[in-house]
Amino acid sequence: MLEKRTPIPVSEAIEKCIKNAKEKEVKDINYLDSLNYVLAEDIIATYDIPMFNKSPYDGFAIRSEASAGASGDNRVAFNVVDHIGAGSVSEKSLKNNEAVRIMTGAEIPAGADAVVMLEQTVATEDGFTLRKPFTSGENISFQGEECKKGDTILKRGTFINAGVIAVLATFSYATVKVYQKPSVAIIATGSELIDIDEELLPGKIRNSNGPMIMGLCKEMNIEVLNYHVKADDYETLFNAVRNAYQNHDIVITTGGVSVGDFDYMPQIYKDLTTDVLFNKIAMRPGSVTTVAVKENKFLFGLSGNPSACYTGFELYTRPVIRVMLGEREVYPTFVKAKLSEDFTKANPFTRFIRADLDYRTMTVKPSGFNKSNAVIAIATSNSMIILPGGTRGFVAGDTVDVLVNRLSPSDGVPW
Ligand SMILES: Nc1nc2c(c(=O)[nH]1)N[C@H]1C(S)=C(S)[C@@H](COP(=O)(O)OP(=O)(O)OC[C@H]3O[C@@H](n4cnc5c(N)ncnc54)[C@H](O)[C@@H]3O)O[C@H]1N2
Ligand code: MOO
Ligand SMILES: [Mg+2]
Repeated sequence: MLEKRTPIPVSEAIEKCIKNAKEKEVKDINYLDSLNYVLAEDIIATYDIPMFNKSPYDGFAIRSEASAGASGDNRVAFNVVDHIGAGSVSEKSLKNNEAVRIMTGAEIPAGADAVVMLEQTVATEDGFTLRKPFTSGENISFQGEECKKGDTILKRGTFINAGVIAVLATFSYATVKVYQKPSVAIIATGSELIDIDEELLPGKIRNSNGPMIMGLCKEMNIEVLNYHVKADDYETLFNAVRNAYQNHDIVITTGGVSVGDFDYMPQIYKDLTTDVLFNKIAMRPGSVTTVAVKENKFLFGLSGNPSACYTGFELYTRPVIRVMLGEREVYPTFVKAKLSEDFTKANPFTRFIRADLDYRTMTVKPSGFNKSNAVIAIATSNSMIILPGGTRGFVAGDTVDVLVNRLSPSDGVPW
């Protein structure tokens, strides 16, 4: 008997996925290898930054009171009593009109409370003269002005970018705690599928979903084990999915999730897990996307149609991977943009359209032929237009929500 599937809203399906996912275990990692992981500990300042009062310029450290009354007609002279570069510390303690020649980054000597830039001075035999008074603290980078020892600098859950690596280096976190990455398996199902190097016989098509999913995971720096293509046969598929599910945190299958006679995935998911979160979503494409979970191990039954497969990954798989990676913010990036073309089809379900977002003008249009079985428009897209269910066509100039995948580089400098 044909089981009736009840569609749930996209937002509810995303929430169900996120709610059922947990971050992976914590491990220690060398800070240089931690890029693209997520911090599993707060990073605490181990000292003040700057660590000492320092000069932000190449010039002279002076006592500001000695510069009082200086002007163009009344240049005040200073004697240079020491000369230090960054990394050296002066032993001198300044008195009256004494100055220390100092370089950017060097510690302010005792007695000094201002720095004169080299360009503001005129050299003399013993030192220099200047033509303006300085205030106490002028041109000094103060100890602790960026942060104080004990401050929480970065919170657990922060994605590790190159700036985070710089912070880890600054505070000598040679090893750092991160969340382990989930391991992912991909199985492309379908008796019609052949791999890239096999002969294209009548009725057969190339497996493009498997390599696409591998690419999407690699973009996230996630390793994927490729189980290649599997024919539509219950035993073959059940064994392949069970085997992958035993060995991976996430198993992604593509195809075989609809109501065809050879669509075995819904049954296999039921047989393998305790909780099928949903098997029908009020969206196009990808309405038959099926997700099941058991103890933080996920099965993503993505649709066989390439555009549906892609959309399912972006909406459901990517956020779950982000939760497992330990990220705090896991939802896709949404922006508003104006349609630059009409889109006249009605939208009984929420519609996702592979799209080209021009972020300079915040206008957006479909990135090509956009049916569920389209593959090229994925390649030419950087975003997806979202048209809410229950709406009729949209016209150029209408404001729409857009899910941003990747912004392209620009063709110039804007200033
Ligand atoms: N009676 C109904 N038929 C269909 C419905 C429905 O609601 N009632 N939904 C349609 C929709 S919408 C979609 S989407 C598809 C979903 O089908 P499956 O997820 O079961 O996928 P398959 O049947 O295996 O394949 C669909 C399509 O995609 C091609 N395909 C499959 N795998 C790959 C791959 N790895 N690389 C490239 N292309 C692939 C496959 O050859 C088919 O053409 O069901 C509709 N039918
Ligand atoms: O799942 Mo289908 O792609 O909704 O058109
Ligand atoms: Mg099918």
